[in-house]
Amino acid sequence: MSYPLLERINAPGEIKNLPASDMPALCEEIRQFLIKSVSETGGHLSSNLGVVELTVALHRVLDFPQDKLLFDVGHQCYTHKLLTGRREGFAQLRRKNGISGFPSPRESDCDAFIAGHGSAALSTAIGIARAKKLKNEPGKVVVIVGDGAFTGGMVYEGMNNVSKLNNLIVILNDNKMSISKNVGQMANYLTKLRTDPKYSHVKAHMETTLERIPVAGDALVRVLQGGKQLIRRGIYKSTMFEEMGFQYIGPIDGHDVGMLTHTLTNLRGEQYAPVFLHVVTKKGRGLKPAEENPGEFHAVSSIDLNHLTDPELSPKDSFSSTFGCALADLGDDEPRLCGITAAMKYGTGLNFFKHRHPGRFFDVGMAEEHAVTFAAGLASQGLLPVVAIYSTFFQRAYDQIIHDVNLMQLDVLFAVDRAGLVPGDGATHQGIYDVAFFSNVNIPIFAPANYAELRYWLTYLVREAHGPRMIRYARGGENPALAALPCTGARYDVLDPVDGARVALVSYGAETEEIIAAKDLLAQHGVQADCVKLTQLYPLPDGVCDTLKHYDTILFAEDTVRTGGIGEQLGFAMQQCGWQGEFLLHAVDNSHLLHANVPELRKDQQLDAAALCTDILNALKEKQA
Ligand SMILES: Cc1ncc(C[n+]2csc(CCOP(=O)(O)OP(=O)(O)O)c2C)c(N)n1
Ligand SMILES: CC(=O)[C@@H](O)[C@H](O)COP(=O)(O)O
Ligand SMILES: [Mg+2]
Repeated sequence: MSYPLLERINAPGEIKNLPASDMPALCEEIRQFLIKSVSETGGHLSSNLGVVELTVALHRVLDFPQDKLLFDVGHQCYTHKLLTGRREGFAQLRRKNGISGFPSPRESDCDAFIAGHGSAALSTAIGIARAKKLKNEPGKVVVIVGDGAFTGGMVYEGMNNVSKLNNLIVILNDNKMSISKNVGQMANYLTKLRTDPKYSHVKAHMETTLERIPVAGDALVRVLQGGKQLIRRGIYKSTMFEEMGFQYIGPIDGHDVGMLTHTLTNLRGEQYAPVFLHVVTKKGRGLKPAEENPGEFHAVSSIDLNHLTDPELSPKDSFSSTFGCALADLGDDEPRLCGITAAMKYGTGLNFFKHRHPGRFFDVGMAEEHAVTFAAGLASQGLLPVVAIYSTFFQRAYDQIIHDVNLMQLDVLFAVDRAGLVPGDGATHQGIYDVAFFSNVNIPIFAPANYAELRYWLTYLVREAHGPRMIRYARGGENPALAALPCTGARYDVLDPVDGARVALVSYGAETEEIIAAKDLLAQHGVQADCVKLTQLYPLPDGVCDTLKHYDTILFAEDTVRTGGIGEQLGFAMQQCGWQGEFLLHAVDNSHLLHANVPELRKDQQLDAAALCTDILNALKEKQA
């Protein structure tokens, strides 16, 4: 496939060398490039297809790096990367030596800030805009925020602080979708703005009328501009954005690249207030199955475009779907059980719970803080809420876990999905901190290593446990070696103990796969080792130190951070019980976390079987020396 126009753009600004008449064709080329490339490498697809014209128009108008362009969440930045000289990098998208799937200042000075977690970009943009003002720097700060991201609380904190920043342009990319259909009162409000004929018709008429008033002379211009705004405000109800000090413009067609360019060219001029541009787009535009089912094409692994399976007919084999189905079963005879998601019902598998218990399912939008405290409210009235959120997004709700759930020891079950190392999304999405922050507030933690253990321990945590408790599991499916392990119901297991073994390899969850492989590698070197798999992580299970005391060398491996991790806690406990052996700890060094597949990330982090084996062999060699 050739992209004659796109191939003429190999550096920031080169898009401006093309005539305006080429822009629709350029957008089509970009769209075809994205469909082909992302279907091969995997990545975010429907969100990127929805912002092609908007991003092209922005690049026609803005001057990088003086002007700043930010993306909320950042998963829709692919066109921006294509137009800033990174087309070649797409062959290695989200891979170790390729480009990130999110904005990355390390890749280009046209990427103003990192992104990954939603609802934060407006705050960043306000900070940058304020800094420009303080430094008397020219240039605009433009931030694209999706309607899904607009369900997150930080956006309102930012709007509350926007004051008179007239160098700021906020672009609401309104496509009615979060990952699945957008939810809540904000979504309803935006629907009204999009569809209220009184508003949009009057607005269009008044804009035309007001623009016709002839103006001349500087002072008169300012008076009339102010007058126009007063008339606008008087004649039709202002939006909440105008009430917060923005000039609201829209809703406008987010796929009309000419009109977008014209509008943005005008907005790039001196403004009397921050601008709020409401753009309406179609998520998945240009790929029919993605237009019809944008949620299914939000984040894709490599896909065969000629044989797209019906998303409804292909429930995924994963920890998430196992969790969702098991919770739905538990909900049949536990009427107190409620399922809560923060805009990720499919990602967490709660769609299965919703299907069975729609009245006890809650999607609160991209609002993890609210999700946790909402759960606390439910629990305070005797219900049993299960909050299912990715590990990385639970970071948002750390205070709510402590302040609103833990202090009152409320009956809340935290289901931490995408726990451990996560492929593809890179540094912003790794599930490596939850063990530290849940254990340091004394919340019990369970880490099933396969589906059978997930079902067993989820049942225990729903039916028998009380107070705050947490269960965590990895992205994707169970590893075959771990699927073969029997579910003993024990809180830790010594797997196939070997008589006389003096080395213990200890781990939990998905990382257990590596210590099992390391045991085989050690046996090839004549070293017998036992594998000890923890299922209850916190508090450490009774008896585990007594069991481990019989070994001379213990290696602990976990795909979470070292400080505050279980390895650190176990090492201290072994010291406390008087054990004199050697304790080796392999954990995540979060100073270098790239976008890569799990095997690569584990290798990078010395968490793969070979690294564990080498560490033991070296330790034994030193002992013998
Ligand atoms: C704090 C946080 N919660 C959840 C997510 C997962 N997530 C990524 S994109 C997305 C939906 C974004 O919707 P929107 O902002 O409307 O962008 P669109 O995909 O529609 O362009 C969600 C929930 C996230 N990145 N950050
Ligand atoms: C951008 C974002 O935060 C989500 O789209 C995330 O990438 C989804 O992750 P999974 O693919 O693991 O559901
Ligand atoms: Mg959206």
